[in-house]
Amino acid sequence: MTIRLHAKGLTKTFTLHTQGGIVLPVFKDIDLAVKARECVCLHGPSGAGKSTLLRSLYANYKPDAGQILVEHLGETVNLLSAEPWEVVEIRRRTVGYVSQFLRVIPRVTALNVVAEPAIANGMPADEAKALAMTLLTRLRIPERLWSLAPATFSGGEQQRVNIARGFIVDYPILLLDEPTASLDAANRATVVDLINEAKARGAAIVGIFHDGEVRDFVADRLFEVRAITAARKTISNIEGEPVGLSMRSPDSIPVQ
Ligand SMILES: Nc1ncnc2c1ncn2[C@@H]1O[C@H](COP(=O)(O)OP(=O)(O)OP(=O)(O)O)[C@@H](O)[C@H]1O
Repeated sequence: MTIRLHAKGLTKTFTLHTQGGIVLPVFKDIDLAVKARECVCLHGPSGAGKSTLLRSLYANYKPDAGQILVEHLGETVNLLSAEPWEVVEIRRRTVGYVSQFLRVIPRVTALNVVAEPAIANGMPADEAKALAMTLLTRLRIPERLWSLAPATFSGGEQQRVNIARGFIVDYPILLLDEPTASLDAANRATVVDLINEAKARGAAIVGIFHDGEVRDFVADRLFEVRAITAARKTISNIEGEPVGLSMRSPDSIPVQ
């Protein structure tokens, strides 16, 4: 199966310039390959670096070393050495990211917030809006809210608008940061369906899912992100088969 996303030798350190230049190593030499139709769940204790890794995979954070190879329009591109315009293109067409919180844009209606990535990706506006309506309906956003800006929406409503926005484009690679954190059971089930539909169409997915039930429904394997002392660690995947994790040289990662 095609590898769509391959992070190689990723190392990330934060330097706290406003706090005496303290250097905070987060992860070192991470190797993670994700195939089409696969959902990998980043796993590990709070503070281990899951969000930092996910943000790095979207080029929101710049790792100190390594490569993030993505299959973009039939070519392999290293996101870390890509020009800024190329990163914008890769985000527009290839890598989608659903954060926990919606970045609210004043005066833009929920319908347009959702339709915008599809329009930017070349879909005619009418078609994009029809698809946005379908997603908003599936995610139980009442129709009376569609023409309002989401600034006043509840946390869960904002999260669902964000999910609709993240799933409106058939991105080959999807990064999901706790997409069900503020949702009720019915909407969690819808998000599980959306993730499994994305896998079925061939998406490679990396996600953080704190909800164990959601994780069991969507994740094909876990990728452990944590301070470990063994040179190489093996954990079980959801089906119970051993999965070799290739998070190498973890010795210098401090226990947090
Ligand atoms: N922008 C930042 N600047 C400095 N340090 C940061 C920054 N973001 C994260 N960190 C630090 O990096 C470490 C990893 O944080 P991260 O949010 O990635 O962990 P996490 O595994 O996602 O945790 P949680 O499960 O609690 O969300 C933490 O020690 C955190 O303090």
